[in-house]
Amino acid sequence: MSVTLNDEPLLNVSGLTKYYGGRIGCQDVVFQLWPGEVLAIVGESGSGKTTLLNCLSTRLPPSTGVIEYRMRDGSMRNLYQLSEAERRFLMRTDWGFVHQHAADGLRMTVSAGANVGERLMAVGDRHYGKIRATAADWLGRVEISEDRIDDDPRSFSGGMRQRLQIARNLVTKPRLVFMDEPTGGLDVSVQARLLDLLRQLVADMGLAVIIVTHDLAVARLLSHRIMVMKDGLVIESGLTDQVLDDPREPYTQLLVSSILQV
Ligand SMILES: Nc1ncnc2c1ncn2[C@@H]1O[C@H](COP(=O)(O)OP(=O)(O)OP(=O)(O)O)[C@@H](O)[C@H]1O
Repeated sequence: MSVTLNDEPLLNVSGLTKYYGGRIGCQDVVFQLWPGEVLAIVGESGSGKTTLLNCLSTRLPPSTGVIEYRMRDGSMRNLYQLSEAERRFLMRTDWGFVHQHAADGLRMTVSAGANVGERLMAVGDRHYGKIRATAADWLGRVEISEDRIDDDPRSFSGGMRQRLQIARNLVTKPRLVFMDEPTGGLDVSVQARLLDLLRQLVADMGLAVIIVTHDLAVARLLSHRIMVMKDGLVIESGLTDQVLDDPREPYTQLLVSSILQV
């Protein structure tokens, strides 16, 4: 997989640490993310993946450390020094967050079209006809038949709900999308189709993505770079193919050999 690197990072993370009381969530995480780059965070349950993702996406304030983000105007801003209005604006426009459980990222009692259209209204679109047409177009892009536009997601299958959540997140053309086990809990055949779709959309739109997964096959398919976590620490990182084909750390070797027969 190739990635076009701009010469400025999108995200600059240094010394990121989160404690829960005396327990370590994640510790001293350092990395940069470039525009259009897909980074997978992998590791066993309890290794700190979700903690890190939540800190990065401003859902969970870190104990120490700095996360800087390159805003659309080019300025580099410390995420935890943004005003609440700035942070919300970022989350509604420039960022997406795809939850493992679609119900956490969708409004289950409003129509599929409204789920997508709502994000457009949040960025200032007011023209009903245009919003509906864009929503219909996005339903098509995530392979949901247009005649389901007025149905609410409660009547959708798990895979359809997840695709709708993706449409809702991508309709505003974000620059950075966080994903938390986006294919978790789905049937294997549904997972494969969803992964394929995600890979295409991410490449077409040139999205930067930070994806948490315990599934190395997902990381292999989607990501350019990978960070392996254990007990809250990043113990190995590098290009995905390099790390998975030739893991340096015994722990990564074990993960590769036990979780995924590559
Ligand atoms: N709200 C919390 N309060 C206290 N400890 C927590 C809390 N959330 C996570 N932890 C602890 O922080 C560590 C990292 O947990 P985290 O959920 O980030 O791991 P994970 O890799 O995402 O696991 P999983 O794949 O099971 O979601 C674990 O030791 C966990 O018990």
